[in-house]
Amino acid sequence: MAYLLEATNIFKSFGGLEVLKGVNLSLEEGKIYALIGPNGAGKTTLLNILNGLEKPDSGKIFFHGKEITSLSPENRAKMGIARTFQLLEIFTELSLLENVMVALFAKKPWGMLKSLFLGEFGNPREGEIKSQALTYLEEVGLGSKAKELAKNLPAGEQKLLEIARALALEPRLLLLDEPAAGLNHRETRFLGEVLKRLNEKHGLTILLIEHDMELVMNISFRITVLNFGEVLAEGPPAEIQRDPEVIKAYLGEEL
Ligand SMILES: Nc1ncnc2c1ncn2[C@@H]1O[C@H](COP(=O)(O)OP(=O)(O)OP(=O)(O)O)[C@@H](O)[C@H]1O
Repeated sequence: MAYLLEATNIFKSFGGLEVLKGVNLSLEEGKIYALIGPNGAGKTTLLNILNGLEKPDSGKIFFHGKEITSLSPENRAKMGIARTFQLLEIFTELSLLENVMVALFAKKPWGMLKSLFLGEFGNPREGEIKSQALTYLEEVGLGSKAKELAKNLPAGEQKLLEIARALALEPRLLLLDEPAAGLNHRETRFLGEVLKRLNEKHGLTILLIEHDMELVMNISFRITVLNFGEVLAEGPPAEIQRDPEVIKAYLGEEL
């Protein structure tokens, strides 16, 4: 089986603390995966290692069969690995459209700074960028709010805006760190629908860290459970939900 992403035998320590102890992860293209586990299990560290923000002490990462272990986050982004963070990374004083346009300018050869210095009419492709940005907003259900300021959006829609900005990179793999944190039930359901649609319509591969079990169980193809830096279990939602080890370590008695 050729995987879109493969991480093999990943080890990582901070000081004397072993945070990842030989983790393996394989993602097929076009599927949604979840990474779950108790606080401090190493989930964010693993995501950081996959997108290049952290380097593993040992172990290798392959994207499309090519080793990317020593590539920078920028080079991984160019190859198609996009990432959102636990804390929002949006420009609150800009409109939704401008937020996505900045992401689009940033990846174009002329660069964002040049565009800003040249002003609104300095870039011959301004109109094209605008309409592309609008398409990404529509993909996450925010097309009708393009002109609003990001700071005026409710939490759920700010999360969706962050995803629209990540889509501007035209990723093949989208890494999401707790996208449902701070969202209410209705917002979380909508987020799930958006992620499913992106996956089904564009074949986008998604790996999300998430504590909201309803979302995880509803949208995931397979789930990896991390516990104390090791993979405790890996499998489809129905299997994970009834795994006695997982229930003991993480899910508790309610499932
Ligand atoms: N840069 C760092 N320096 C030192 N320790 C770190 C660093 N990053 C993470 N850690 C430690 O590594 C452990 C794992 O953290 P990590 O954020 O990966 O866990 P997590 O599973 O994502 O937790 P949560 O669900 O709370 O976000 C924690 O004990 C954390 O304090």
